[in-house]
Amino acid sequence: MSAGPQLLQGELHLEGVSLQEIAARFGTPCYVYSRAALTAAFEDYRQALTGRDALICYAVKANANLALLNVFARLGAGFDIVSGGELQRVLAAGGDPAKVVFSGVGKRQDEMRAALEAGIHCFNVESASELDHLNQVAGQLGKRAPVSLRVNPNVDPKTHPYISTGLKTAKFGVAFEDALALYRRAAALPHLHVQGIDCHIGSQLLDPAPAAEAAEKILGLVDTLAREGITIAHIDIGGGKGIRYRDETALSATEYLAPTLKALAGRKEKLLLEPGRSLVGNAGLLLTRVEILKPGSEKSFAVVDAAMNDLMRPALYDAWHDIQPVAPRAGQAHAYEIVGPICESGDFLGHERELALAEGDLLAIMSAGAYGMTMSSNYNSRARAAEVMVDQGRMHLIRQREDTAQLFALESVLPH
Ligand SMILES: Cc1ncc(COP(=O)(O)O)c(C=O)c1O
Ligand SMILES: N[C@@H](CCCC[NH3+])C(=O)O
Repeated sequence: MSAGPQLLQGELHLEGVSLQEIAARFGTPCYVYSRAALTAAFEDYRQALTGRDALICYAVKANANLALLNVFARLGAGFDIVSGGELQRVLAAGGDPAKVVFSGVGKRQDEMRAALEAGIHCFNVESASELDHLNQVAGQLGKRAPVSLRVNPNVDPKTHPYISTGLKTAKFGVAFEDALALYRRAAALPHLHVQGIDCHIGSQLLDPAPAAEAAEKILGLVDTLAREGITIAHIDIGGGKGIRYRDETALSATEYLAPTLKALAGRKEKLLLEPGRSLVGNAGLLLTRVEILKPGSEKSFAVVDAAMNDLMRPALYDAWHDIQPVAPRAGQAHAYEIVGPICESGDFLGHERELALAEGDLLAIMSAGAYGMTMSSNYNSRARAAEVMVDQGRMHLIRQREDTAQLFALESVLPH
């Protein structure tokens, strides 16, 4: 079975399940994910890593729904987390804490404590101060914290500047030139245990060369550390592999990782990866309904019931998501601005899309499985969308649509 949506009897279906039926049952806007597509993406990585001692740590920030985390946990995945909240999600979804790595530039001490108590695999430390904080917290608990340093190899990942993270100017990680001194410091601290090395140079990477270049630089550092008696047990090469949104040529994991694995050939260290987008991005779509058609002499608008609060990638990065009618209709196509109802000119989901539309039509906003729901908000007091997963011809509600009472349930007015 194909992992992506398919037209059956003139209507889009996902894993054989009708998107019209999902909308009729759960309403719109609604995120819909395919378990088969999630599994296929994970297996693509597993195949690329055949014969290697490797751990795929899914980057939870891409999509943190419990059902999705549980699908990956059942496949044996580890997890890359960036907050105490993500740790709790992974544990609630049945993830193994011993396969968790904790990234992020601003870990709080209570988050460090929770992760140490859970027994995670490693902290990806991003500053000198963090080494000291972690040493202190681990000492209080009578533990030794496993650490990697996230090193910036200063390689240009050739992607959108907002999602480029491994340059010298980034807030992330430590400068390559400072890494040796910081490793010496980590090795000397009594409550830390140097475990690995980490890097993550950016996201939506379509060219495999920068990742391989980063790996080579990291290996040089690993060898220098070994000469100093600092043993690195694992090399974490981060995430970043790009997907197809429009007309990009997205490589398979085998193709994307080939130059990196070549650079790592013959190495004894365990390999860790932190893919996010490439595991979930193409496995999900956002279903939305056309509320209002607003023709104009300059521009024609299709106002839909999803908005930038549901999917902010277009507003934030000017990102392209393909938009397909769920039941394509015959008739004259027009160039529509596909916009949401939010009071921001930047509230768009697509510009100049040639579509034949009528009010009430359903649209599927494609490749929305990654950084869609996780970046959603309640802006304009809009309740967050429902989430559904299809599996073997059945639909499962995996997150209820928020109701309006939930929007202000945590708020209170001043006393009289
Ligand atoms: C530290 C870290 N690891 C992994 C990822 C996942 O990246 P991607 O979704 O591009 O695979 C990110 C996000 O860019 C990240 O910041
Ligand atoms: N949120 C971004 C990616 C950022 C990656 C997080 N480190 C996106 O939608 O493309």
